[in-house]
Amino acid sequence: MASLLWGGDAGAAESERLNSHFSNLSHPQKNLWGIKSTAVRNIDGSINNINEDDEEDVVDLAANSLLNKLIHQSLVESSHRVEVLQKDPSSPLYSVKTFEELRLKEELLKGIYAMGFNRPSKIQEMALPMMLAHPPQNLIAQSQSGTGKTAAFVLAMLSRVNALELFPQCLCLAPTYELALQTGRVVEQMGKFCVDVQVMYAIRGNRIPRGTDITKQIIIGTPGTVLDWCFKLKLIDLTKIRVFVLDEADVMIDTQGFSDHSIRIQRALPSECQMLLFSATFEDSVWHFAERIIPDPNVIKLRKEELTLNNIRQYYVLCEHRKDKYQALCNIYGSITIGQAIIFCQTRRNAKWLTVEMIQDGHQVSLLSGELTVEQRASIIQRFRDGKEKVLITTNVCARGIDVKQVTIVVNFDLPVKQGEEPDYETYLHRIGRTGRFGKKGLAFNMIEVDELPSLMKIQDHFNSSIKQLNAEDMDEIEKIDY
Ligand SMILES: Nc1ncnc2c1ncn2[C@@H]1O[C@H](COP(=O)(O)OP(=O)(O)OP(=O)(O)O)[C@@H](O)[C@H]1O
Repeated sequence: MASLLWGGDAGAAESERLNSHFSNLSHPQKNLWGIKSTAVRNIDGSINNINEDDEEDVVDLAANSLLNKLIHQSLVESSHRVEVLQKDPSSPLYSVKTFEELRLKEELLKGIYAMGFNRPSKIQEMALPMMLAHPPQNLIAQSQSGTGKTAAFVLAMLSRVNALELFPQCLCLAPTYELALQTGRVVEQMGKFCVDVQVMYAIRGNRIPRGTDITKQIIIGTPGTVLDWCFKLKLIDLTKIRVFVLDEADVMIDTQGFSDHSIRIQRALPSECQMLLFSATFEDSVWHFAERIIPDPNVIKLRKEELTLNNIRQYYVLCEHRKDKYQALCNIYGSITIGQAIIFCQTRRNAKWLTVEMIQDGHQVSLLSGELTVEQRASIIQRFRDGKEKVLITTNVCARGIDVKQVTIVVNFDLPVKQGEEPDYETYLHRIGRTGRFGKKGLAFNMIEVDELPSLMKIQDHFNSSIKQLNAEDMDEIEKIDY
């Protein structure tokens, strides 16, 4: 399996996007953490000084998706049943328990086993028979990150490709070029033994002269560039596409212009082309988009594990100021044996300050904030998972989707609030909640100043769960916490 990789300069429009992902190569000017001004290198090499420490980290959907991909090295299990809605309810619905049952090409089966997959994941059990059926069926599938969607559609693309025909046959749209590359890697891994199948990336910067005869069978790209390749440069003949995949639909609709681009591409596909859409979440907006773009779909959904506060004992400590919060944290830290803890701060400035304080006091701490590249974030999370650091200090950039099972203590160094000081209930739940299924006990400490007390009380009422006050100077009381 070979691939033509992206090389060359980024175009002007895309360089903004590239900037947003790579500009995170930040170079603090004085020391590692405690500074105001951060020098950020742009893609063109110029340096910007920015002052963003007081800002909250914005959760970027595409970056989060990429992070999830990087940190999921195995399947995320679910205790829910897969819900299936068939376009033709009278046709038999079957699921498979083994990959052999799918009657795949030998070299594809070898590729799957070489990736260490023994049997289909929950969503794959239902989705693969539909995706590989003859005649091809369209599918909309929703399940959380890490449940095996990418592997499923890659398998569908590889199984439908005719390696002897040297033109684009499968087209996959992804919201960013990094996500496109990740999918491409899965194609390369799974297609390792399909030696004549090749993948090519339609992403800005990969400049192919007009009228070039593309011989690769699988094209993965971002909607804008794919649109150009199809209509302006005439590189892809959409009438010959057999499988069209729209991945990360929720991120796609969040990016301006991408839904329209995708729809324009889809409209030019032949009616017999198989159309597949995947999304990790399924709000109404995603659903409307999915219905517009996928004709006569089968629908598969796998519900996410619900987060609950039931197994979490929650405390709050009333503090006067930041230093006081830190002292309280130290007292707690010194009194109970903490395995691993995550501490959430609302701004980068607070997170940096706390990191410096803790390092100076000799703790093994790492800092995860939005100014790091996604790759750097993934590596910090991995180190933390491996137990190399005991404490992870972070901003909201890490509030969702990052599941470190061995963490049993979460500290809200700052309460999550929305603009206008309204508590951010959802973020609170994501920070400290656990899935009922894993049900491990946990402890949560909220360090609050007096003016935050009303917000805390609202949180308590909202979840109908008690948050007890703790006197952080009373070591005996802290030691009594059963943990
Ligand atoms: N049948 C399987 N058996 C074992 N591992 C699997 C199987 N299918 C996928 N995986 C692995 O599980 C992880 C998540 O799979 P995959 O990336 O396909 O999920 P996803 O739902 O597309 O999530 P994301 O959108 O975050 O990539 C990957 O490391 C993948 O290699």
